[in-house]
Amino acid sequence: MRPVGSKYLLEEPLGRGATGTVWRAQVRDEAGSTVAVKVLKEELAGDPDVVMRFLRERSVLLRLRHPHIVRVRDLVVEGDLLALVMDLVDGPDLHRYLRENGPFTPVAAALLTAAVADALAASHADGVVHRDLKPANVLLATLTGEDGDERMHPMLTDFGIARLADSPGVTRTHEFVGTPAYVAPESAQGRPQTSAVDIYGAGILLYELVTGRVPFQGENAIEVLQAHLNQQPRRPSTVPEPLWTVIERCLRKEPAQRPSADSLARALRVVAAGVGVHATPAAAEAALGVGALLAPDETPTLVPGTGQGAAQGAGGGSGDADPTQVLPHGQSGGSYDPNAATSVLPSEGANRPAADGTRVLPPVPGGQPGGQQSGQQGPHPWESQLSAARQRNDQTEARYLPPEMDPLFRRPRRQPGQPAQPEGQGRPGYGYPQQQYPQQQRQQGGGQGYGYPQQQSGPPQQPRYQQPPQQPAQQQPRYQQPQPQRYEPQQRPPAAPEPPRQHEPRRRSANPVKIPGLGCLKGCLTVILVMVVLFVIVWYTTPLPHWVDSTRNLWDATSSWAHSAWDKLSSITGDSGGGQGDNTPNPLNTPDLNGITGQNGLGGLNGLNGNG
Ligand SMILES: Nc1ncnc2c1ncn2[C@@H]1O[C@H](COP(=O)(O)OP(=O)(O)OP(=O)(O)O)[C@@H](O)[C@H]1O
Repeated sequence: MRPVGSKYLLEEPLGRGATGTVWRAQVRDEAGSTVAVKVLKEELAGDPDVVMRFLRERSVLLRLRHPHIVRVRDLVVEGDLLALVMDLVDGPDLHRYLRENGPFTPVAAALLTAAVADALAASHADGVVHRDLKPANVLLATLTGEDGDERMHPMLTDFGIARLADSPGVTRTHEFVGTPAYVAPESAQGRPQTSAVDIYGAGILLYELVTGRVPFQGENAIEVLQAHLNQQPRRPSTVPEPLWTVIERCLRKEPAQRPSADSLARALRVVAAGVGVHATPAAAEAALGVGALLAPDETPTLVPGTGQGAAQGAGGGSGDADPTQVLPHGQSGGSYDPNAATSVLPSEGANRPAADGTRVLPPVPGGQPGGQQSGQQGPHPWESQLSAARQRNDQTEARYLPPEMDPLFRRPRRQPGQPAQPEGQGRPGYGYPQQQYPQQQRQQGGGQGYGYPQQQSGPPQQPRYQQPPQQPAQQQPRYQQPQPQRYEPQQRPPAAPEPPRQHEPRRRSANPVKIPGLGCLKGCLTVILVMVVLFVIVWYTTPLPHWVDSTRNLWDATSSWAHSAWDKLSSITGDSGGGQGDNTPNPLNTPDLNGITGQNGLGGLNGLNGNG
C-alpha cells in the first residue's frame, strides 16, 4: 500500500477520470476507517498554478458541507503529488447506474435532480460553482431508513476539480475546461461563467435521467459544442409537460434566463408531486404552473477569472459572440463519446484527437483576456512558496516502494474477459469487480451508513427515491470574489535548494579496447617474468649451480649403476645385452625420454640410455 501524506494508505483504484485516479484508502490513525483519495494527474500536479490554487482553495473545499455533497476531508501536497481526500461513497455513480438500469421515471428523475439542485444552491451560496456537473459526478449512496427500507441518496462530488484544472497555468491561452456534452454555451464560447452553468448542467442531467441520452449530440466535440450554441432542445414524448418546462428553462442559451438552484429544487419537487400516478388534481394543477416558480437568479455567483469580464458577459446574449469562434482547429474529425471525461485543455496538446478522454481544444478566440496570467512566461510568483510547501511535505513521506508494491504503478483492474480499453477512451472506472460495492454497510466519516442498492434482476426497475427532508434555507452570505490569499510559509526560513549532486567521473580503463582474456594473459606474463628474474637472482647469488652440478653427478652415478646392473641381469638370463634392438622394455631407452633429453639440452642424459 502506498502512503499519501502521513495519514493515508492507498489500497486499490476505484476509477480513473481525466483529472486523476480515485483510490480507496485507509486512514492510518483510525483503524478501519476508509476514504476515497483522488490523486490528481501529473500534468495538473506539476503546474505551479494548480498547486497554489489547490492550497488557496483548501479552506473553501473543506468547509463545503451538505448532505448531498461528498465531503472533502483533506488536501495533500506531497512532492509532485496532489491529492484530495474525500468521504468514501460505497455506491455507483449515476452514469454507471443509468447505463446498467436504464432511464428513471419522471418522478424519480425530478426528485433526484432536486437533491442535486439543493447541493448546488448550498455551494453557490458559498461562492463555489461546480462547472462540471454530469451523472459521473453524482455518486449514489444508499441510506437505510428506520423502517429498514433502502433509499438512494445522490451525492455531488468533484467540487473544485474544474476550478483546479482551470488554473491560469493550464488555461493560459483561454482553453475550455469541461465535458462537451454538459457544457454551457457561455463556457464553450469563453464568455463569463456564473453559477448558471451548473443550472444548465442540471438541465442536461435531468433530460438524460428521463430519456437515457443527452439532448445535444454530434460526431465530435465541435459538433456537440455547436449544438449547445445553435440547437433548441426538443421535447421527447415521454417527458411530461411540467418536467419539460423545467428542463427547457434550465437549457436556455441565455444564462440570465435560467432559474436559480434554489428555485429549481423547489420547482422540481412540485413537478414530482404533480406528475406521478398518485398525484392529486391540485398537485397536477400546481405542476402545470411550475414555470412561475422558476425564478431567475438575481445575483448569480461569478466564476472568478472567466470571460471578458463580468459586466460585459452577464447581460450578453448568446448571439453576441460569433459561434464559429468556438470551433477549435483540427477537431472536426474523429469519433465522439458524449460521456467522455472532463476535458482539460492544455495548449500543447491542441491537436489531440477528439476521442481522447482528455479532450484538447485550442484557445477560443475572443475568450477571456486572462488577466495578469495571460501570456505569462516567466516563473510564477507563487513558485518559491510552492517549493517551500513541497519541501515540507517531502519530509513527511520519503519512502521508496518497488514498482510491484506501488499501487500507483498498477492500473485499475478490469473484470475478467472484459476487453482492454485504450487509455483515455470510454468511461474510466466502470466495469470494476462488483466487490468494490460490498453489501454490508460502511461507516462513513459523517456517521451515515451507506450500502450498495440491491442488484436488480429482470427488466430495469425504477429506483426507489424518496423525498429527503427539506433543508433549512441557508443564510449564507453571497459570494464575494476571493482576494488572492497570501500563503505564509512556516516561520523558519525556506531551506536553500540543494546543490545538484556532483557525480564522480567514471574511472576509465587504461585499455579502452576490451580484449577478452587480456587481463589473464597479462597476469600470466607478469608471473613468468617475475619467476625468470627470481631464477636469475637465485642462480647467481646462491650455490645453486654447484648443487645442480653435484646432483648431475649423482644422477650419472645412479644411472651407470643401474646400467651395469641391467647388463649383469641380462648376462645372467642369457640375453645378448640390453642395447638397441632389444625387445625388452628399457625404461631409460624410451623414445619419449630420448626426445625429452634431446630437447632439453641436458645432453648427459643421453649418455645413460642404451645408445650411450
Ligand atoms: N468519493 C468517492 N467514493 C467512492 N468512489 C468514488 C468517489 N469519487 C469518485 N469515485 C469513483 O471513482 C471514479 C472516478 O472518479 P473521477 O471523479 O475521477 O471520475 P470522473 O468524474 O468520471 O472523471 P472526471 O470528472 O475527471 O472526468 C468514479 O467513477 C467514481 O465511481
